[in-house]
Amino acid sequence: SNLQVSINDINFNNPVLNAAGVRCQSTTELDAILASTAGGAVTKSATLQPRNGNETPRMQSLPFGSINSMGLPNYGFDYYLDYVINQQIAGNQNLILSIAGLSIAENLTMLRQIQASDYQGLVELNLSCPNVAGKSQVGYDFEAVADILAAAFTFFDGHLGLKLPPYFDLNQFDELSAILNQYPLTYVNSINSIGNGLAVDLDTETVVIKPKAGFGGIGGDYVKPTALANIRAFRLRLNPAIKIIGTGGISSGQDVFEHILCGADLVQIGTAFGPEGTPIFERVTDELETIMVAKGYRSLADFRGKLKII
Ligand SMILES: O=C(O)c1[nH]c(=O)[nH]c(=O)c1I
Repeated sequence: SNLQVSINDINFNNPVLNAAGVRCQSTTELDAILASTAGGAVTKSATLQPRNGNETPRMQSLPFGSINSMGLPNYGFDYYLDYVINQQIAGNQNLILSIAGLSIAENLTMLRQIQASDYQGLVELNLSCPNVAGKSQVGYDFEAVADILAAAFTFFDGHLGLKLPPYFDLNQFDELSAILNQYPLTYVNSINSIGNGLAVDLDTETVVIKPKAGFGGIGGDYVKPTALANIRAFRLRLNPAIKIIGTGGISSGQDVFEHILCGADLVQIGTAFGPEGTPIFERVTDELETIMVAKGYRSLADFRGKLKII
């Protein structure tokens, strides 16, 4: 079967990438993703300056997923811009440069530097980091989202995607989609972790991560129903020109199939990529192909967005 996808003339051999944040902070980790079956690689969300991030323990695996409050540890914007440009020079177009400035001004500064560079690939503006103490997620402030997009598109003409937090109210999908449809966005990526969850250790009767008194973003199996709902809701509301990347709760070919059935063009794996490593990409794409063959689908377009109601 044909697993190929094109996003604005950028061709992917298969739709399965890593999600920003997991095993993608160093060039070594990013090289390993590109050397694997993954359809492409996403960089750890960058801030203008390097950051150490929050105190440890800041990520724990849970029975059905993960909880994290990493606090945006990264080697700084220049490190990642250099990497994606070097990959572009080497002929690789399947990179996504993720940025997560701590202010609208910092995001615009990074976008201006990208605009001034030779980078032609996808850019993911992360508006949904839940783990910087004192900072609420821009994605939950619709006026701030509108402000940043209005400012960005006065100068930025690259391929801009937005990484959004999960929404849980249908009126939010209506209101935010009306804003997003006003801009030439390349894609929306739903979802980021479900912010400020809590996990408890029965033996010690403590929380399991140190930052923010134990509150952190939830990922993995726990979040798939929310991810599928967000992908479906945005697909039904956004201009077809705005593609969708599905993230959240993927650890099998079936999960990928479900994300694409709900409308995803690409998908990203975060939590499950952590313990399994790069072999997950071959396993999941093989499982997807098996499902497609069993159902008689020859390409992703045969079933993308074709979820039926009953
Ligand atoms: O704590 C983090 O670094 C982090 N953790 C997440 O779960 N999502 C994010 O977007 C980020 I930037």
